[in-house]
Amino acid sequence: MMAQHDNTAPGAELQALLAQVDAMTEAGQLRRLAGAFARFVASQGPAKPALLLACVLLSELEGRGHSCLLLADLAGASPPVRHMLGWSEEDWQALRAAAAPLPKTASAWRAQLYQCDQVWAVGDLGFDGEGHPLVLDDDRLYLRRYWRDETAVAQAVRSRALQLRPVDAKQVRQWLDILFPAAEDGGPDWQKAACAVAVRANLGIITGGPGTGKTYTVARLLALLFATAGMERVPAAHAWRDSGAGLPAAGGIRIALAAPTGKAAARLKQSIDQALGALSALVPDLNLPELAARMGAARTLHSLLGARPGTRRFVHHKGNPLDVDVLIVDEASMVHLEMMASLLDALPPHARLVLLGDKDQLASVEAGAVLGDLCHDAEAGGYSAATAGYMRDAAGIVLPESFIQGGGPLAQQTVMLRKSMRFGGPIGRLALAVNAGDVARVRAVLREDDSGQLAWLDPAHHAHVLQLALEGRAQAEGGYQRYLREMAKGIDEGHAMSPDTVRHEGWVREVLAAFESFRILCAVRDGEWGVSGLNDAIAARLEAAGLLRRRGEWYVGRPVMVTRNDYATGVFNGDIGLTLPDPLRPGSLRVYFSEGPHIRSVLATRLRNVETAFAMTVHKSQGSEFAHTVMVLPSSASAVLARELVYTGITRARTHFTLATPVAGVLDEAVAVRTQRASGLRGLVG
Ligand SMILES: Nc1ncnc2c1ncn2[C@@H]1O[C@H](COP(=O)(O)OP(=O)(O)OP(=O)(O)O)[C@@H](O)[C@H]1O
Repeated sequence: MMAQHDNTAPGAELQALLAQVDAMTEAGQLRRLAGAFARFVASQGPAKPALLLACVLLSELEGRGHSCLLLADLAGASPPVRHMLGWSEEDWQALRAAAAPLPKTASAWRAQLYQCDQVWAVGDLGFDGEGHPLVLDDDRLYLRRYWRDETAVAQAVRSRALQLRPVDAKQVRQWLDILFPAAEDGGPDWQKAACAVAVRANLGIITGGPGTGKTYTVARLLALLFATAGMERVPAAHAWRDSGAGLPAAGGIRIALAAPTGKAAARLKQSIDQALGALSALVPDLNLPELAARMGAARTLHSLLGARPGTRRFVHHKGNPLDVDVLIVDEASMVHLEMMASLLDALPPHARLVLLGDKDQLASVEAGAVLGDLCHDAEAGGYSAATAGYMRDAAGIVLPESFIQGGGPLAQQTVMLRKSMRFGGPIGRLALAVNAGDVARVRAVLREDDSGQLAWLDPAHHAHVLQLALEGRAQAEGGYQRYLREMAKGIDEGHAMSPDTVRHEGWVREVLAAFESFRILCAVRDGEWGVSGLNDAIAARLEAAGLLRRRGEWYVGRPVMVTRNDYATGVFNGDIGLTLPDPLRPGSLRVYFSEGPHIRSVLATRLRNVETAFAMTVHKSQGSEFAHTVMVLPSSASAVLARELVYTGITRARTHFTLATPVAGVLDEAVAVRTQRASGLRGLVG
């Protein structure tokens, strides 16, 4: 245990730095947490200004999604960390002067941090969870909690990837040949390969852009597991039961489906049910509808793990693991580090985990870029000769040499799907150009499209965006007037107040579907081109057109987004609903949420943490798709504006995409910049 420092007030040499930190906090450049954390660390032992500066930077980076501070990012007079935080040279120099003298190189930083009582260096004895708020792991400095989570995730995924199950490759091949008729283009059938590798270990990662068939593939994986269940040696407690019909019963495999949001979970269940339904004609003996029925609903990760309101703990953990044999997690790019650590902790060792997601999408809002880190070899393949041999035996796939480069254990269990079934057209080409960071191609695809699927408002004026919000555009008519007209029609025709629940629900479903067909997405929250500026302006425009009548906070037709989990009402951060009359209480309003085939509603006045959602951030749109998606970029560069954000916005569009740029140069800058999140996960998983 480290000696307790008796000074509660920071010493004189720290005062100048803390005063500068406070000034930057007042100016809105730092979170209050950063200064508070630095003071806490100073209260825990003798502290040098360099240590406190590292604390401030680490805390600030955590707020922007980084799980650690790379010491190399501290080196130099104007180090990379300044750019990562978007600070001016002037602010940085002021901080630097207040903390002087600072180490000049990464190794000098390491040597200085290593001397601090508050820092525990990996490899040293005497780690004290409470006593060491900071951890130094090689050339990375962590907040203790993130180091634990990152290490736990790395260890769990590595051991799951490394523990290969006994697989009868011949039998797997027979089933895969039935489930995947020969690929037409002659290249490797990556979907088939993904099933083959996922079946041989307790971890499978399937990544790919929208429409590349991730759910199509996982439905086939479930069918394969179902078909081959009897051939493995399984621990007695988890032995498969025989259906008596000569086939293993679904009852023997406990399958759970989950996703980070309710909407994504509902979509996953719907797509898997559809895919299994379509497959059953191909393999009638497998009784896939029974398998689908036994899977039950897909759940949010919070609900699967059993969130405990007001704490970070879950009901399920290593001591009380989930009762599952197979867990499928969709939209895994949205899963943050802490959640992934909790999920892996709660998963029994024998269970298979299959992660589905698009590695190129925006990472989670919270710290970590877990899927991106786990998939760092996915593009190149990185398969070993043994994996290539296994793919040949179990899937009949002969991998081109270029994919066989002997990557780490995780690469062996990761497959990237490369062909989009839905996005072959201009929207797909635009997404690919953005992903490649090819600004000229992005511009050309936008300018040269004559299909009407793409449109580029450049330069966009506010009036353009408001007009789009009202009625869409040529070849993509609709806008928000579509759902508002549907809503008004139902009110006039009496569906809205009908005591007949089937009639009422049918109408609600149509209004929600019309609302879901169009959305305005913003890159930023604040300002004229952000969510806050546009929401109000759009509502005013719709009101001026006679489509809305705003009466106070709640009004008929108000779309809202939930901003905090609320266990009492059962709504979760990111859920989107529409405000409509309550048929049972004239004069009252309810908010209706669509969850796949189901509709849920909550009395409007019971919802506390909501905001109007005519415009929402691209971040919050993850896991959703809209027939026509409009993406509005701000008029100047912003720290959040990067390639992943533009890509995520574009890939929310199912049939039509409109880009609005008040200043075209901002698009170029965004496409050129990649979001880099500091983390040690890549290195740790190998
Ligand atoms: N190999 C295939 N042959 C025929 N159709 C396919 C194939 N793969 C996928 N599809 C079809 O393409 C569509 C998209 O597939 P799917 O929904 O599985 O993609 P996804 O990657 O899960 O998409 P998203 O990221 O949007 O959830 C579906 O209609 C699916 O049936």
